[in-house]
Amino acid sequence: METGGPPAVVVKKVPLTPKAIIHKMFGEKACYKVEEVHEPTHNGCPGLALPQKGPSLYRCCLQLPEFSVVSETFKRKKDAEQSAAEMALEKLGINPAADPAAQDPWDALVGRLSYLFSNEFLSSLHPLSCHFRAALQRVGHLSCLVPISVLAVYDAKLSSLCKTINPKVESDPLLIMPLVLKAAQRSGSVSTHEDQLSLRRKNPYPPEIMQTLVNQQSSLAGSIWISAILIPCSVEKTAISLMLKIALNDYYPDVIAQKLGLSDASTVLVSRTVGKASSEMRLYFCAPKSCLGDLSSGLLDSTESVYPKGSLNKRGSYLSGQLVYGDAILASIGYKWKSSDLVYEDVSLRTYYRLLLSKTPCGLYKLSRDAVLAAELPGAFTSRTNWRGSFPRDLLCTFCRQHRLSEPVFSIVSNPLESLTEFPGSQKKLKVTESGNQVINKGANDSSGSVPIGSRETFSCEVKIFSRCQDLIIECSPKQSFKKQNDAFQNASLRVLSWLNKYFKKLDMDLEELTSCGDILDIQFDSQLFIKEFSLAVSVYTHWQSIGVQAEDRVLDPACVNQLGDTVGSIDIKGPDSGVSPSNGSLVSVVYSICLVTGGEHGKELIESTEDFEFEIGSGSVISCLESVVTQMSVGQSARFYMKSPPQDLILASARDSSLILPVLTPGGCSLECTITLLQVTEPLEDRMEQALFSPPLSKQRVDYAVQHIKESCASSLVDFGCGSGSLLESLLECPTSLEKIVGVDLSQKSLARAAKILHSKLSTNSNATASSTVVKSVLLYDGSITIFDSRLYGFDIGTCLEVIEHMEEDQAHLFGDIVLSNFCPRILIVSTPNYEYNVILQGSTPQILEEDPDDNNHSQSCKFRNHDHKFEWTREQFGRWASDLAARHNYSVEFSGVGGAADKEPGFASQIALFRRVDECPKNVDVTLKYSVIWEWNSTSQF
Ligand SMILES: C[S@@+](CC[C@H](N)C(=O)[O-])C[C@H]1O[C@@H](n2cnc3c(N)ncnc32)[C@H](O)[C@@H]1O
Ligand SMILES: [Mg+2]
Repeated sequence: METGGPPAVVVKKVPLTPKAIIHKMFGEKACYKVEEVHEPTHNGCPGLALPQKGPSLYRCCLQLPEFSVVSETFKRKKDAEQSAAEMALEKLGINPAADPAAQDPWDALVGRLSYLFSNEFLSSLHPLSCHFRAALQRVGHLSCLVPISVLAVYDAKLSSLCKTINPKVESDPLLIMPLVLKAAQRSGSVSTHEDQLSLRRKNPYPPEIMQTLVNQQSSLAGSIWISAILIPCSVEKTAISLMLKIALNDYYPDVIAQKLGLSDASTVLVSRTVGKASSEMRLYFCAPKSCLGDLSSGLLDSTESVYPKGSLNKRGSYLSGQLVYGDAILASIGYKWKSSDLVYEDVSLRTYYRLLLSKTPCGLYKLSRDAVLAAELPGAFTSRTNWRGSFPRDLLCTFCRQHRLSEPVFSIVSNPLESLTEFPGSQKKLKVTESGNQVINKGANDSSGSVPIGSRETFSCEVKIFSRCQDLIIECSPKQSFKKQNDAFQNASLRVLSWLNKYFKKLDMDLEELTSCGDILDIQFDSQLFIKEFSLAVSVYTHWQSIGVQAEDRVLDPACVNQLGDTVGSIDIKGPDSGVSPSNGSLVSVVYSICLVTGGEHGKELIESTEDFEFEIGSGSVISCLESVVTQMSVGQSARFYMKSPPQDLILASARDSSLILPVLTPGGCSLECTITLLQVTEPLEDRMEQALFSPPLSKQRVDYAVQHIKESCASSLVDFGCGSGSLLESLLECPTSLEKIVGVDLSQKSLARAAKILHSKLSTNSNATASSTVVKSVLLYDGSITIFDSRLYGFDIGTCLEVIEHMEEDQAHLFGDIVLSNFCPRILIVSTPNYEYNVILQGSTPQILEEDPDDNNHSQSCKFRNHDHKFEWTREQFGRWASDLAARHNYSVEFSGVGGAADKEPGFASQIALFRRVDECPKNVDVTLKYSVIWEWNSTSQF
C-alpha cells in the first residue's frame, strides 16, 4: 500500500553547529567532559629547569553510545566541545554543512544511499566499504548485491536517518528495511534485487577501480574457523557452540546465513553490538518469512512490524536490547575502520554465560572480582579500603548501560546541621590543636577559627534511574548521611543494587514484596515501568539450569546469592592453629581453588582458582559457606570442603574450557570441592588501633579491669552479656577467682563456636587441677539476644557487657539497660563502650588511619566511628546520662571509670566504663522464661 510518498518535513534554513546536530541526534546520551590541560611553554629563560605554566587550555572528550572522541586543545571550553562534536560527526559520516536534521530526512536518506553506491565510497576506509568490496566477489545471482540489513547496521548515518523517520527502528531492526527500500526506489543509481532485500548499483564500477581492488585483496589466507554460539529461539533449549568456516572468497554473512538454514545473507538481520562497545559481537537471525512477504509486497508499513507469535528469541532480545526472532547466532566478526581485513574472535559458551551474568548486579560484581563461584555482591559498603572489586557506583552505571537505561542521576544533599544527630559524639564542642593530640573543651560559639568536632557538613545522596525515554523508574532517597560525599554516593548506589539484586534473585517476587524490600532501602519505583523494562529478564533467567544433586535442589536463581551456603559433609582443616583468626570486619587474604567433582571416571575438573583473594568478613562479599569456613580457620591453615553445585550456567561462566566441563555436567551426582588456604588476616580498624596505641592492648586492659573487679567482688556466678569469642571467659579460666558458674550469651553463632573451642581447649588442659578449674563447676554458652530476658540468668552475682552496646541501635541499648537492671538483676554490672571524644587521639595520630583513608586529611577535626559495625559512639556526657538515668530508675548505684587514658586528663578514657551496684538485696521470684538455646556446656562433675 503506497502512502503517497514520504511525509513532508519543514526545512530549516539556519545551519546548525556540530554540537546542536549531535544534540538532535543523541540528546542526553551525548556526554561532554572538558578537562583543563597545562602545556609547558617556553619561559624565555634558557637553562631554567622548572617547568613554567602556560595559559589554561581545554580538551573535550565526547562520549556517544557507540564510541567516543577526544578533541585537540583549545583556549576556550566551547571550542573544544564544538571540535569534539565535529569529530564525532565526521566519524558518523555526517557533513555538518549539509545537516541531515535540517534537511528532509528522506532526501538525506536517498542521498546517503547514492553515496554508499558511489565509486568514491568503494575505496573509502569505512567498514561498510569492505562489505561492498566483498559483495563484488559473491557469485552468480548474488554478485555485487549488498543486503539492506548490512547497510542498516554498518552505516551509522543511514541508521540515524532511519531513526529520525521512525524512532521505533531503535528497538526493531526489521523496520529499517522498508525505509531503505523506499529510498532505493527513489534513487537513480541503485537498483533493488527481486527479493527486495538486497541492493546493487545500477551501473557496474569502472574497470580501473576494480583493478585497484584486486591489488588490495584482503590478506585472509585459506580459510578461518571461528566458534560462535547458537541461541535457540525456545528458552527451553540450551545455547550451544558451533563452528563457522569462512574461506577466502566467502562473504561471511552468507556463511552465517547458511548456518541458520538460509541460502544467503539477504534475509539475515544483524543486531547492534553486544557486550563491550569495542567488540564486533552481534546476533544474526532470520527475518520472519511472513514479514518479509509483507515487505516485498509493500504491506509492511514503516511504523509497525508484526511478528508471528512465539517467534521472539527472548535471550537474544535481552542481550541486544532489540527484537530478535527465531534461532540466533552470536558471533564476533566484522570489519573495522581503515582496514580491509576481517577481524574476528571466538565466542565461547563461557563468553555467552558471562554476558548473561553481567546483566545482574551480583553477576557484575562477581565478574569484576574474577570470582564467579566465590564472590557475592556485598550487603554493606563499610569503607573504601575494605571494598574489593568495582565500586557500587560504577556497578550501577554499568548495570544501567547493560539494560539500555539512561545513566543514573546522583544528587548530593549537604546537611550542615545533620551532624549533631548523626554523630552523637559531636554534642560536646572540642578544639583540636594542630598536632591533633591535645583537646580542650570549648563553648559552642567559639570564634577562634578552630573546627569543632561535628560542625562539618554531612552528605546524603539521592539516586534516580530513568528509562531511555527519560521516564523515572527508580528513586532512592536514603536519609542516612555521611561525612564524605563519596561514601554517600557508594552507599546509595549499593542500596539500589541490593534491591535490584533481590529482584533478580527472585524474579517471580510479587509487587507487594518488592515494595516492602524497597521501603527498607528507601527505594520507590514505578511498578509498571519497572516491570516493562525487566520483563524479558524474567523469562531468560528462570530457565537457568541447575545440576544440583536432586530435583529439589534446583536453583532458579540467576544471581545465586548464598545458594552455595550449604556445605556438604565435613570440613577438613589442616595445619597447626596459629591463633590468628578473623572476626567481623577483618580483611582476609586467601588462595582458593574450586573443582567440579563427579562420581564418574572423569573425577575432578578445576573450574575456578584465585590467588591472593581478599574479602571482608561480615559484609557478605563471598558465598556464605566460604566465609563460615574461613572464620573457623587460623592463618596458615588450609581447608577442604564440598558444596552443592550452583546452576550450570554459573559453572559455565566460570570454567575456562567448557568442552572439558560439559561432558561431566550430568544432572545428579555433581558437587564442588573447594580448597582454601588462609594467608593473612588484617584486623578491623578498631583492633589495629587498640593494639598499636596501647600497651597492653586496650582489649586486654578492659578484660583485666573486669577480672580485677570480679576477684574483688568475691562473686560465685558470672554472666558475660555479648561474650563474643569469649576473651573475658578465657581469662577467667586462666586465673584463680571465686567463680563457680560462668555463662556467656551472644547472638553470633560464629563467635559462640569460636568461644566454645577456646574454652574447651582451656578446660581440657586445666583439668589437671590448676587453681581455677578446681573452683569452676560449670561453663555455659547461650545463643540469644541480651535484650530478651531468660530466667536462667536471673540474679547472678556479676554481669559484664564489654564493648557490646555500641553494636546495637541506640534504642536497643536503652532497652538492654532496662532489661538487665530490672529483669536479670545482677548484683554488679560492668558496662564498657568507646568514648567518642577520644577518637581525635586515635584517629589523629595513628599511621594506620591515614593509610586507611588517604583522601581524608581532616581526621583531627572530625572523627569517624572506630568500627564500621558501631551504630553509635557516645561522649562521656552521653554515656554518663544513659548510665545515671538507668541506675536511678532501677535502684542501682553507678560509678564511672575506664581504661586507656585517664579520668582527669582530656579527653578522658579511651574505653569508658560504668559499674552498677544493686542497692536492694531483694532478688524476687521470677517466672520461668526460657528464650535462649544452649550452645555448649561444660560441667566439672561430668569430667570425672
Ligand atoms: C565487639 S564484640 C565484643 C565481644 C566481647 N564482649 C569482647 O569484649 O571481646 C560485640 C559482641 O556483641 C554481640 N551482640 C551485639 N548485639 C547483641 C545482642 N542483642 N545480644 C547478644 N549479643 C549481641 C555481637 O554478636 C558481638 O559478639
Ligand atoms: Mg565495638
